[in-house]
Amino acid sequence: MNTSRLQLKQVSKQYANGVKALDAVSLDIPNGLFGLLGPNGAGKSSLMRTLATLQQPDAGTVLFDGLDIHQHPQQVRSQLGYLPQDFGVYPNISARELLDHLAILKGLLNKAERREQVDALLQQTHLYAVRKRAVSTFSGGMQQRFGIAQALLGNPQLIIVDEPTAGLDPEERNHFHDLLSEIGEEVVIILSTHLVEDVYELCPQLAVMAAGKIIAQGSPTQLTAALQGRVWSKTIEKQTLAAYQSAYTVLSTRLFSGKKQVLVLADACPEPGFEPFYPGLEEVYFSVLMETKRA
Ligand SMILES: Nc1ncnc2c1ncn2[C@@H]1O[C@H](COP(=O)(O)OP(=O)(O)OP(=O)(O)O)[C@@H](O)[C@H]1O
Repeated sequence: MNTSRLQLKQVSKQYANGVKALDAVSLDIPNGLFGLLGPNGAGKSSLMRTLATLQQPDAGTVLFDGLDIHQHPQQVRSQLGYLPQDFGVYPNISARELLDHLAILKGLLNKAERREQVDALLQQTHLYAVRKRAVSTFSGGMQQRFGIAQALLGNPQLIIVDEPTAGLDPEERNHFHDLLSEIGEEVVIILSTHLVEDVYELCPQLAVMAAGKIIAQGSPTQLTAALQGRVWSKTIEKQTLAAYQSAYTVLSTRLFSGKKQVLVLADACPEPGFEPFYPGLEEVYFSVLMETKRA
């Protein structure tokens, strides 16, 4: 059930300016939603473009269902749906016409079948009622749903969605999450994001990326379990924060009724007054990023 369909083996990419965007990335990705989490500049878009066969790695291989995607890009593209990070320029034509046009580009040449699929996707993405409106007049959330509709044309087996919720308000983000979770479990969906909530709510498996490397991977439960017993919380006066920051590895701070709650990473209770804190994915994310920076 959990067999890997997409295998990345030691994938590396260095740009002409010397930036090593991908540094020996290896991942095994099964069907379902897979989250790729990382801060800006981590290399997520570089990895997404590589998986979408838009750029070649300098080294390493990517296999989808056993096929080397860079040796057989056409075969992979016919099974691929891609929503890039900057899918932002829309001509002034209606959603239905634009989707129909993109469907032709994707090789859906039979007019009746194409119309059927276009309308079904407009329904699925809750855009059917506005199908005659120009996509350029859509809200950010509607445009991203349109982006998913175009990525789903041709029933792809591999769907790549790069930072789809950036700039969406919480309601639009929820709506978009629902849509992603309804796509189905028999395809691979890779969701790249810098938002822990996106991954936490949606992805049974995830990897964290920083400076071109995979620095953690597993299920949210596995990753949080590994941090169990190492996160400590204390409510302190705001003015003492700097002292805590220099004495301990502070994972995060929150304002709490005018006081600060600090979360500290430590193998044992750092000092009296600290309480054990049950870590979530956010603490996992901050702790692996910190441990990577210190390494
Ligand atoms: N075409 C390019 N030429 C040179 N450097 C690049 C190119 N594309 C990306 N980079 C650099 O590679 C690194 C990784 O960028 P990438 O866009 O893949 O990261 P990211 O995790 O998607 O971040 P963001 O969310 O900010 O896009 C960054 O340092 C970026 O400046």
